[in-house]
Amino acid sequence: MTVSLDPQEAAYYERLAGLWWDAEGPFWPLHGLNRFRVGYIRDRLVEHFEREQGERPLAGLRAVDIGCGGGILSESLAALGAEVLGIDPVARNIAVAERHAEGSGLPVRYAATGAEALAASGERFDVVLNMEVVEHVAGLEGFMAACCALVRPGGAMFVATINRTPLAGITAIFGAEYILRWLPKGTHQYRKLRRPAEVEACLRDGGLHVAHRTGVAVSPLTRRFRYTRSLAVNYMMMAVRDGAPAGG
Ligand SMILES: C[S@@+](CC[C@H](N)C(=O)[O-])C[C@H]1O[C@@H](n2cnc3c(N)ncnc32)[C@H](O)[C@@H]1O
Repeated sequence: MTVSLDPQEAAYYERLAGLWWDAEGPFWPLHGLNRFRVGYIRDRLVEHFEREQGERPLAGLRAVDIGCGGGILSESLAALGAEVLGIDPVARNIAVAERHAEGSGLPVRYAATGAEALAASGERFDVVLNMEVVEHVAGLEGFMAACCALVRPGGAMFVATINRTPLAGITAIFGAEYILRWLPKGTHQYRKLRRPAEVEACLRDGGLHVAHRTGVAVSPLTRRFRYTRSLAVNYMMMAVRDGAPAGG
């Protein structure tokens, strides 16, 4: 059992799991965001591990995608050469992800488990992806401690989420769920949104330091994503654990 799995969230993802790969369905924002965030992750990793840009710049890096859902991000990182393990405590997500990877022929491994159990097993990774998950977990500190433990010395974690500000409440919840209807009502709860300082405190407690952070904005007209200096709504960060980057 994954202690940080909120039963309400589990029910939500069990219900919608069949729609992960419908690029026009309830997960379209993740599909829309994907190319953009993959560029961010690739560029930071190329710099950190001193790789050449190219078709498979992440070749050989061991990555775990925590809360991988249907595998949208896992597959993209595998296509760049990373050895990806996607994990999610919602079993239906993993069934969908496995089926999709068979069709796309990408060598992603999946497991229906949480960060806590994986960290306890002693596995460590060059790259930990923690994207759009922290706003769904029960107990941020325990979840983040497990995610941090999964980062090997010299490795990196990426976190992406929504800030807890009035502006985020108005745009990312009220606007996206009730006005634009981009997401099903109830996808996000204001009290579970996470401020950057809260995430960063967990990263520090876990022995990581933030190396890069950026805001992310989406146009309601074109649905295009772009970087912004403001972290007031959506934001992403990269944190690293000191040590020799063994995957480099
Ligand atoms: C918004 S989706 C993000 C999916 C994927 N990370 C992405 O960005 O494309 C949130 C995911 O977090 C998973 N999740 C919820 N609680 C979790 C927990 N405690 N530990 C790990 N994953 C969790 C859900 O099952 C769901 O797949």
